[in-house]
Amino acid sequence: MTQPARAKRWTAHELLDLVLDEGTFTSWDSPVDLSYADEDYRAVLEAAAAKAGTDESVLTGRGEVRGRPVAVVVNEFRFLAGSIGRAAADRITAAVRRATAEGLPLLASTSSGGTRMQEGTPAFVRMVEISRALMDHRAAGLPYLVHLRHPTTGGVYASWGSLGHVTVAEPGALVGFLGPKVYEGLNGRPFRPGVQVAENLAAAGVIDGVVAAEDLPEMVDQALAVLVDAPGPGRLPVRDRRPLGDHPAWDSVERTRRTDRAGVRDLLAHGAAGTLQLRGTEKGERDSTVLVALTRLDDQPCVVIGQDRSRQVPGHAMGPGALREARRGMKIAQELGLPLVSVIDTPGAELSPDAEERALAGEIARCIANLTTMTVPTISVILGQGCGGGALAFLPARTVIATEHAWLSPLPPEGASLIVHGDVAHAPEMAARQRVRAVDLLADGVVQHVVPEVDGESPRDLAVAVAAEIGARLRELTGRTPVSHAS
Ligand SMILES: CC(C)(COP(=O)(O)OP(=O)(O)OC[C@H]1O[C@@H](n2cnc3c(N)ncnc32)[C@H](O)[C@@H]1OP(=O)(O)O)[C@@H](O)C(=O)NCCC(=O)NCCSC(=O)CC(=O)O
Repeated sequence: MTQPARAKRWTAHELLDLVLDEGTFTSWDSPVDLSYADEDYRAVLEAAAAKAGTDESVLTGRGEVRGRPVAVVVNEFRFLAGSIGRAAADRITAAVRRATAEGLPLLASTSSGGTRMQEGTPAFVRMVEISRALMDHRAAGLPYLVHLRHPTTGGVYASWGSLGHVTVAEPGALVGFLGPKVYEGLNGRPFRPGVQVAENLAAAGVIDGVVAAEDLPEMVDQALAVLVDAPGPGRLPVRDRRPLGDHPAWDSVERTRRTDRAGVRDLLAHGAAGTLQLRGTEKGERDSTVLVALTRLDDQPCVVIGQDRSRQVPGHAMGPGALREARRGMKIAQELGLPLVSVIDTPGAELSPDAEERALAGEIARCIANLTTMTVPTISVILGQGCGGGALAFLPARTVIATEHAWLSPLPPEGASLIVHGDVAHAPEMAARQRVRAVDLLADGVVQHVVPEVDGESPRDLAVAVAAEIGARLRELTGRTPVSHAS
């Protein structure tokens, strides 16, 4: 991988000016108490302050991003490489605690060589207190957004740089646990190039994406529109109910396998606004067959986890990593009190030795377990194919919606045919016998609402109808504008 172009190095003040609305910043920082430092070290700190134009390696305070109040913690690299000594650590912890007490979302922007070497262990162990404060902040249901600037290393990356709900890094930023020079010095050979780079970490599922500082206000605005703002009234028209047709199950199976059928991307494109996609498990796994997004579906803030049929192509089925990404979405929804919408559209989960060794069955079970124990409003939508355990993993929501031609079966009808008849020729018959159709699911109480389909309609029209139904049901579940109609 060639080194991507690197952004300019922003100072902490420049970053605050760039990200916060003009004139809204108020510092929370008290003057640094240097009494813990001996004379020599005091001189070092004073020289660092003179060079950096800041009194420590972090600035904290409150401001507004596009009119929304936020607490901010920003690293200044020019102050001893943004390293964290005792005073800086205590300043960060105090700011996090104050943000929690004031109910503010928190934005951190890092750029650091990690723990300050001049201070050693007393500074090092303070990363724990920062982390404890952040976990209390999250436990209070408050958002934490992280922006990793060039370079972010060591204990900063391994504590407050990696505990966000959403984490992005600057283009080309060096982001790594051990600094490359230190690695080379200790090991006598250079660290492999291209690894500790924002773009690589995004591709590997460690961070959500690469966002330039100039684009950070837009990203924060998008995130907070979902994580903080109230739901709106909704505007999409809910499709009128009509008696459901008695279509052959196989007809529905074939319709949902067409490439021009509406998928989760259509749902977000035509039924949602301000979608911010999260990528990866944060733990080094990325599988694009499931899409996780913060969004406003028909003006209802929610987390969407959606099985993306367009990415489930031969050779790339929905694997355990995709289900772990989905569980990350569930966790964020539960933690921040947001409704969760799960979209089912899968020809089946990955059947492979690799998937077995990476706990596919366990991940299906844990998805089911998570969904059945969530206390925020949950809606699942069977949009098209609902095949096997991979579909069941997304099913158990408070309210279940299906489109008229959606279906749910224990495995592909061809598989059922093979088991029972020893061939795939009886698949249409098996589909009919297994009560897989939306109309059957409704009669059997598996789904509560069916969105009627119109023959020949565009993916956009179906997507809008589904989004309208989700919006109406979300308003119902969140206690706004109760909607009732007989399916
Ligand atoms: C961050 C960097 C990639 C930046 O590289 P650059 O080439 O831009 O800058 P540089 O190396 O010249 O550094 C600028 C100045 O900051 C100093 N400097 C860098 N890191 C420092 C640190 N952690 N504490 C104190 N000073 C530090 C350098 O000595 C140098 O001083 P001068 O200007 O006087 O020459 C590199 O400095 C680096 O690899 N730092 C160490 C990263 C790391 O491994 N941290 C782990 C620390 S232990 C830790 O954090 C705990 C944990 O791991 O959990």
